[in-house]
Amino acid sequence: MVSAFVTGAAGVRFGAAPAHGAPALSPHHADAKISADVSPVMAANNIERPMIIGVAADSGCGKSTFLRRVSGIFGTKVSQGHTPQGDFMTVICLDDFHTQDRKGRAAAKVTALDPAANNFELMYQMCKALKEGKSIMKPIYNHETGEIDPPELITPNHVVVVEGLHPMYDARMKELLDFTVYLDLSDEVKIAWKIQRDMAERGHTLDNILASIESRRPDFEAYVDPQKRDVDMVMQILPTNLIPDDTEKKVLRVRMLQKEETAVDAVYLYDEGSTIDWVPCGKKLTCGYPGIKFHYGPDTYFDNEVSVLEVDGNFAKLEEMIYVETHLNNTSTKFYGEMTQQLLKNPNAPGSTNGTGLCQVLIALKMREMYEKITGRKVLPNAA
Ligand SMILES: Nc1ncnc2c1ncn2[C@@H]1O[C@H](COP(=O)(O)OP(=O)(O)OP(=O)(O)O)[C@@H](O)[C@H]1O
Ligand SMILES: O=C(CO)[C@H](O)[C@H](O)COP(=O)(O)O
Repeated sequence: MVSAFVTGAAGVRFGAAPAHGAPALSPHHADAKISADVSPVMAANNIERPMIIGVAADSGCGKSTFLRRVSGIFGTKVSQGHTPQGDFMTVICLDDFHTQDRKGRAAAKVTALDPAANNFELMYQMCKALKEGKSIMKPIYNHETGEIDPPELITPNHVVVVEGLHPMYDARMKELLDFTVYLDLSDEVKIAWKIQRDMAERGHTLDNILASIESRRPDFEAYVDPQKRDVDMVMQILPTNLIPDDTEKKVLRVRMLQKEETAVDAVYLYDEGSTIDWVPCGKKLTCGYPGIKFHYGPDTYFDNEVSVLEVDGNFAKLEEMIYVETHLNNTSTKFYGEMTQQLLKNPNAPGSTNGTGLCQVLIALKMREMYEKITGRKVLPNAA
């Protein structure tokens, strides 16, 4: 049940044009609403305090793939509608806050990455409302038609993930977020993933894809990429160092950076704070070509002290990940083998056999630990 909705909470007119002087907003932004009262869903679902997580990356960098892994760890089944809403977790795509449809952006010559093409006021008001336990009627950006559709109802949830191009761009938005993650793909890997998806699933030509990446680059570098400088965790996905002049970009080197200041302890290999290179291939870990190499150690990332866990190469047998798990500490698992079990649950998910899958699981486990810290509640391990 939805109680009274108000438009323009805190005196904000959602339909007003953004300060940057970009063209007028879609009328559907003026239709956006925030409930005046705390939603009855809060009591009905025993939600004490919604946790808001921000996941930022460029388009096609694996946000949805990663968040499917997070849903698995939180043991939430999510609906298949525009916005995945589950019994525990909701995933809001921030593209829904684009101010104009595709044609409008083309006419105004702005990319979707330009802050002027996004309604940060509405984004902030709506995330704040969800954190306060209020329901919202949020606009929808329809990627199939390129149009902005009428608003949909989103109710608060135990965990609300906001994913997209700019979750941490706006200072007030960033302040609302309880945990922040940035997926940082090198150009080579980004191009390889985008080509594979956009040609297979979206009917784009190779030239199209390369032109789109180039045209987005200045705004990506100006507005999206800088968000990585101060987040709780970064997953860097790079070409392997194990194959000289690798052209296929199928073997990946993945670095998980965890800010030391974060409320949850950093994962470490063997000995906390040491610098360690580990080549585990041998009797306990089967390695095909080109092998596997781990690195762990402290580092500085922009202004933050971080610890880095790096995995280069592919795992041949997922069940042997228990050997790797034995040597990792502070993983936030609830029982010995949980990390391996999570990997085995989705053996065919993209990245399962390399560092991306491993780091997806480790970051998701940190999110769960953060949820438990914030709420004082326990989440049962999801063995399903
Ligand atoms: N770890 C991975 N290893 C290999 N391929 C991957 C990995 N993660 C994602 N991909 C592939 O990259 C493509 C983009 O992934 P995904 O849809 O998750 O990205 P996204 O950031 O949600 O994209 P968008 O914002 O454009 O919707 C997909 O084809 C997916 O299969
Ligand atoms: O960056 C993007 C997604 O994160 C999209 O490019 C943006 O949402 C605009 O959509 P479209 O390209 O379908 O017009």
